[in-house]
Amino acid sequence: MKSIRMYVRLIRYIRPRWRMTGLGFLLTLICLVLNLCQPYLISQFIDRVLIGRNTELVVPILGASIGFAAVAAVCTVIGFTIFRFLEARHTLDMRTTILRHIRRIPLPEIEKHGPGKYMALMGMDTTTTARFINVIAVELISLWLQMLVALAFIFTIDWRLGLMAVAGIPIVMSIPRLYRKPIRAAVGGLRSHNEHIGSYLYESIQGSREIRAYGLEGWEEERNDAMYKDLVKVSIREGMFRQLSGQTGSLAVALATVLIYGFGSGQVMSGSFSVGLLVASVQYIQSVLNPIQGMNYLISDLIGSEVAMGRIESFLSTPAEQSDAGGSANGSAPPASERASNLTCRDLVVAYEGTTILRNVDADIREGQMAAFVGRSGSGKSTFFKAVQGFMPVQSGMLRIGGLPIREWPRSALSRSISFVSQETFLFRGTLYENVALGKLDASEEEVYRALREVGLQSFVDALPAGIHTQLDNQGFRLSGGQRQRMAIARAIMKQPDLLILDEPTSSLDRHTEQQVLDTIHRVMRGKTTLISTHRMETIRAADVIYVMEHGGIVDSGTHDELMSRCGLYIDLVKREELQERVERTGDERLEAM
Ligand SMILES: Nc1ncnc2c1ncn2[C@@H]1O[C@H](COP(=O)(O)OP(=O)(O)OP(=O)(O)O)[C@@H](O)[C@H]1O
Repeated sequence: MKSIRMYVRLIRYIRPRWRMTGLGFLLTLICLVLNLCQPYLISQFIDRVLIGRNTELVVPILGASIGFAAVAAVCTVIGFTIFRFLEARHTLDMRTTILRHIRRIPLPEIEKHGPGKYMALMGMDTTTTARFINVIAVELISLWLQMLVALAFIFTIDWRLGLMAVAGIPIVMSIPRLYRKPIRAAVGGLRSHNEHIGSYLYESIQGSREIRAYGLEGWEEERNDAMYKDLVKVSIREGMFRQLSGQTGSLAVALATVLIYGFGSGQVMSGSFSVGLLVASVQYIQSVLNPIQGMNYLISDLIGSEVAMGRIESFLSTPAEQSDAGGSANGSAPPASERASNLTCRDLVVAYEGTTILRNVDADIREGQMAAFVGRSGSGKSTFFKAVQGFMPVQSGMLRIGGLPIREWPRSALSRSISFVSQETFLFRGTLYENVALGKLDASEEEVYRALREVGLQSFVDALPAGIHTQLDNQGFRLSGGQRQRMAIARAIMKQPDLLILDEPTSSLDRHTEQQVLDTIHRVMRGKTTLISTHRMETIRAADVIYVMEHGGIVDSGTHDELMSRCGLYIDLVKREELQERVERTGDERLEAM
């Protein structure tokens, strides 16, 4: 039942191009009928030309045979091209559907699984499913059609032969059932292995620096070997059962052929059957049983497709994130008066999969304020920012942005109003210009250049031969950490957001550049709201309000002076940061003196 539903769901990919699919099938059918006319023409050639000595029939029969073969060949080429095109389109359509869903499910869900699962879904699972629709299913349908048309031919020759063919069908058809279970287990195993291997390979490449720096090449190879050892086992099992299923079917067809020859020879000797009809009958019987036998070989592909379709369906049924799942979500804009420029939390609790991460958070951040969030590592600062962006589900309490509860903000409106710079900068393949313009897709070169100037990247960009049109390879690996962070800040300010969230945005910058960047942020965000998590005391001191976090909650809030007069945890943090800054400064001074 479940797998029937899965097949029915495929219709949504076929429907938009059903005419083309129909044409493909029509051509397949024409080709099939023409090919099945060939044994009949051969039987006529044997009986009427070779035995009956009707030489005037040589040209018409052989001409028809060649003509049918030529038309069938043209139909095959056109049909094949159509199904190839559809296969590519369906793969793309499925990838788009999956990508859209990836953008709707909770962010922690993606972070939990890592890239392997999504690479397997977007890669192998979509290509397998598209191949199923346009190759395997087409093949299965044409095998069935071939079988039915061949049966019709046999019955017109001799009804007893027809009955013999019909009797053979269930025997050959029952063979795949013998192997279905082990093949399904092996195919499922292959898929999950490939998913794990995808994740490991991704890690191996991403972690290249760590692997070399720690001399982990041996460990990496052992890990690799262990992974492939299991893969080899399931791969052998899958191949073995696929062959067993196919070969058992071949044996059954060979047996049926022998029986037909036995029966047919008797008929020929008794004079009720011609030699030509016997030859044609054997070919037609094979045309009935071979397709079923072909299905036995396809069983593994069929099960593989079911596994891939099942994985896609199960992923597409993952619930969407909160802000997209309810309320006025799904693209409609909040009232025009609502801007993401102030923020209120009352008793906010954020939990994910049973773990409470933020507890009873109270905060009031007004328009134009710069609010700093400080606290030890793991105190919940990043999670709070994620909750404000709608990436963490609110379990209880209240989180309002611009007067609207977060869940009533459509994702698109939140994305438009909030800019974000994280500790790890993500740059995309493309030029410097394209990466910064992601903050404002219709930005002019001048606007991008201005943003880069504001974050202090002007001289760097000017020194590049292609300037802002310099291509960034693999996440801009040639840029320093500081340059990457400044790119991210330039991208964030391009958007001119109502709310700017900066999670350790200047951790890779030296003191001078940091000051320059923070001045830019202050200037650009004047009158707008900024949330920042940073260790730099100068920025913290300058904040309008400081929230001190510990164990996922806010223990105190106020200005620097207020907190210095009453909050032990804040005093501790300040002492530590000042000591750290003094050490850095002394180091700098020593370096300068050298
Ligand atoms: N999806 C999640 N599921 C379960 N626990 C989580 C999840 N995300 C974060 N945590 C936990 O919540 C706590 C707060 O993490 P968070 O990243 O918000 O801290 P932080 O204050 O930003 O730390 P840092 O300054 O080191 O970046 C940590 O203990 C972390 O392990």
